[in-house]
Amino acid sequence: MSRASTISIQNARAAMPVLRISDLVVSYDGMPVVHGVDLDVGAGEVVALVGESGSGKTTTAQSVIGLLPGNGRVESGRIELNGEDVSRWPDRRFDAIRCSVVSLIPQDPGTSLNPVRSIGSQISEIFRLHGRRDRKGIRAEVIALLDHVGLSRPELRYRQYPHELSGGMRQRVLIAVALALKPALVIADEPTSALDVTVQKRILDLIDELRAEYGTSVDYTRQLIDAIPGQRFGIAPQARNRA
Ligand SMILES: Nc1ncnc2c1ncn2[C@@H]1O[C@H](COP(=O)(O)OP(=O)(O)OP(=O)(O)O)[C@@H](O)[C@H]1O
Repeated sequence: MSRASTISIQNARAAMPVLRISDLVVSYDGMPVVHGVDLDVGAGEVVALVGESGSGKTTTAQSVIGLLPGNGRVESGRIELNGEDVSRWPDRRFDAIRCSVVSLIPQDPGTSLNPVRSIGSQISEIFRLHGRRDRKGIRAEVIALLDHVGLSRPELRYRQYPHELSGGMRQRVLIAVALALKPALVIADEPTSALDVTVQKRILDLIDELRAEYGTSVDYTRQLIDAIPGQRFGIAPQARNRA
């Protein structure tokens, strides 16, 4: 593992990984904050990235999906998605693979949706950005997707705006966004930390059910403290010991 980072990785090297990170160093304004991370995620596998606050979990995730802030830079190492090294790709090049190969379920459903666009139009756009043109077909698929992530009355949800949904419902919408194009890898960046505890388990169960159904790999990031009771994340033994 890394020299200074406190991120913990649970898994062994996979034979045919969907994601392979090797000796990754990422900096902000020239200051390294991720120090040599190695990580594999195999097809259909769930991997937890565990570490203290500020240890670089989100930065690692952002590097994989090409969403590092402007002052962030991959200094060295490799990030291979389905065998292709994307670590030096400019952000624009990621547009072709975001959602279709790798997608992100963000931390805060409150700020991750556009408040002035309906739920239906936000999800439909993903299909359009990836070349689909049949409006009716897209609409039907989006409604089926909303139903699939457990939202009641999906036709109504299609027309509604984010402020008309609860936090848990908005997170289900973001899961629908992340899974719309059946990507090989979904990165879930503390996907339940902004939700109240009664909703958290239902959302985690939903992600796991959909992972099993779609055969998608999931890479969770999780704060060490949150992960203590979280055997379901497959916490690395050393992380449990430290906890
Ligand atoms: N845009 C930025 N500019 C400068 N430094 C940043 C920026 N974003 C993050 N950092 C710094 O990079 C380090 C890693 O942050 P990161 O958000 O990746 O950690 P994390 O492990 O995801 O933390 P948390 O669990 O609290 O979300 C921290 O020291 C943070 O202050």
